[in-house]
Amino acid sequence: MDCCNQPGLMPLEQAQAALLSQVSCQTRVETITLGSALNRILAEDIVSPLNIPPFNNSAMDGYALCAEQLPKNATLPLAAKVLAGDTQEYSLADGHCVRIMTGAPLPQGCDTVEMQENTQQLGNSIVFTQALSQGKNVRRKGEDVKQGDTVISVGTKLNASHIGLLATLGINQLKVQSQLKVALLSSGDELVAPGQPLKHGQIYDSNRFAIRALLEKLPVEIIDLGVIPDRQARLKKAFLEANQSADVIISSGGVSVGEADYTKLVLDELGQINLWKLAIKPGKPFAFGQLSQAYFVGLPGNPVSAFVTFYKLAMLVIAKASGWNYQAPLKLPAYAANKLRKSPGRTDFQRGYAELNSQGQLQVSSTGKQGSAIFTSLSQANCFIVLEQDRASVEAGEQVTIEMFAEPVV
Ligand SMILES: Nc1nc2c(c(=O)[nH]1)N[C@H]1C(S)=C(S)[C@@H](COP(=O)(O)OP(=O)(O)OC[C@H]3O[C@@H](n4cnc5c(N)ncnc54)[C@H](O)[C@@H]3O)O[C@H]1N2
Ligand code: MOO
Repeated sequence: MDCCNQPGLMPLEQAQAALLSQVSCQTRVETITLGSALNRILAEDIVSPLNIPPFNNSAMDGYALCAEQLPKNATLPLAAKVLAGDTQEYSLADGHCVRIMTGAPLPQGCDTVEMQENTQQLGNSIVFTQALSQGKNVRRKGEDVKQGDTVISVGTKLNASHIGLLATLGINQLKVQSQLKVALLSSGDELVAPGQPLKHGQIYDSNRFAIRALLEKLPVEIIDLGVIPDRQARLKKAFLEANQSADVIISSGGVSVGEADYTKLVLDELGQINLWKLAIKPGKPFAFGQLSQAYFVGLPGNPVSAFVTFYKLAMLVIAKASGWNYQAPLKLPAYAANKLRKSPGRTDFQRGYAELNSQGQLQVSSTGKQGSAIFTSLSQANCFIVLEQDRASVEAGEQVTIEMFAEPVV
């Protein structure tokens, strides 16, 4: 057993369940227009006000006709032409056909469209050179969506395909959750903002930028409080300010047992905070609690630990607090392409790259050194390799579970 594999660590699932049981929705419902709906959380079920398509129409450029009992090589006089956008309703004269374009409304009496490549024009008549298949190339009214169908559920985070569907339905106003206010800060005397010169002993503040980048893909308003030095008074002032302005405070650093770790001390004065030691690697120390107004999420300082705990835990807080029906990322079985070193005791979220091998099997390779402060292997990864708590090192060729990166990582 190494230093980090003490008994009594809290399994991730237990921590996730505890978070979810303590958090409730903090947002209110507001009405917005479609143009600003991307990534917002839907606050109502979307019930279709119309059939899609709204009318029978052609899927091809060609000729519309009534195909019942027509032989191959049937020749029909051409009666009219309908284009996409024609608003006048047209009825087919018996024994005729109609020139029709893709998307144009199917005339009354037609049941089939033949694509123009399977026809020949003879004067003012059309010869249908192939056997006709009744109903072909017709997009039927309501075949995609029926009026009254629920097409998107409350709690959905709207992506590009949802936006397209809402536009298809003609919906321009919708109810969404207001944006959750998330305050973000880094703590540590050693931290310097990128762009500034570094003195010996100092490092750049990467957590605030990485976590901010993750938050920017979510429907939240970010309050960036910068770097707070490890001084009790400064931390207290920052947390007081954050508690007044935000629904959720996310800090990184200061949640383990070091002498300068004042976070717990300060927060205990402002609310109820629990320091957990989680059975995951990276990301063992983690804090969660409630101040008088805001939830507090304390990520560990090591950069990959902060990233992983944001992804596996802070995301759940943000989702629940903003009324988002968040779905956990996709897990898949994959073959390890190389040896993966691990000690039993914690669930590892190693960083990997998954792809199909030459036999078409999903395999995953480690992206390199797996230390909690090694950001390069995270930057090259497209998934986590999840190695269960009791598992020891994995040999090449063994099966493992991978978790593909999902929003907000990609
Ligand atoms: N005696 C023990 N020491 C440590 C333990 C432990 O259980 N007992 N746990 C280790 C683990 S695991 C982690 S993770 C870290 C977490 O510590 P803190 O959350 O208290 O974080 P700090 O001590 O402030 O910093 C840790 C590390 O990360 C760097 N850091 C901090 N903030 C940032 C930032 N914004 N950007 C980039 N890098 C950052 C900091 O310089 C330290 O190197 O504790 C272990 N120790
Ligand atoms: O859990 Mo720490 O996050 O191993 O470095």
